[in-house]
Amino acid sequence: MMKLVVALPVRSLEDIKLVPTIDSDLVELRLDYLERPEDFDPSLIEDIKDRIIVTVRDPSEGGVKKVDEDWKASLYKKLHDMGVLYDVEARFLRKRNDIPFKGKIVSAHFFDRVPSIKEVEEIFEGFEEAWVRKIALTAKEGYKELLAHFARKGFAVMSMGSNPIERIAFTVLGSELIYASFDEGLETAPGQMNYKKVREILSCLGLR
Ligand SMILES: O=C1C[C@@](O)(C(=O)O)C[C@@H](O)[C@@H]1O
Repeated sequence: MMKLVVALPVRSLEDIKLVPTIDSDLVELRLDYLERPEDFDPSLIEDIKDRIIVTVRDPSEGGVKKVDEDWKASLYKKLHDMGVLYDVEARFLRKRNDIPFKGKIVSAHFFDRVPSIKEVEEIFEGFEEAWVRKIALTAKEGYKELLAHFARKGFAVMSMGSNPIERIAFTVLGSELIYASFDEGLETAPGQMNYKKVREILSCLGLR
């Protein structure tokens, strides 16, 4: 069942208190927006852990703050032990063999080019036990065909920089997740639509 995800740039630990006010299926906490992501304490999300996705995005894939990779790995292991959903890059998993990914989101982001189907298949090889495999792709020549191919395979797919309405279309094509913004100016990637607008359109389509 497709899920609406609000991507929240966490600029202060106080922002985490917004989660209960957001009417979506999931809220992604983008911890890489914190001045010091290492200040994050997992106990802060104990009461909301069933509604969130924790993401510490690497700057090479659109993240803001660079963090120590051992710290990131240890955080994800702690979250795994807590039963918290997180989003980890396939490339980061490939570099390490100590981060559980079964039942989690494994992602790949392309901001400057459209990869081949073969390249994407190789990136995700071995991560079939993820809850969702996710591709975010810049809207350059060939992006629609590639995203449609993987949407039909059960991936979550999204185009970055094209008309935000396309994300609705990819949901209809089978994308497992649709990412939206919390508010204007708080987008965590180009091409996000405000989540209230997405919710309205999806309900018109009978998808929510
Ligand atoms: O990977 C994704 C998808 C995304 O990049 C998007 O295009 O909406 C937004 C990110 O916050 C999230 O981690």
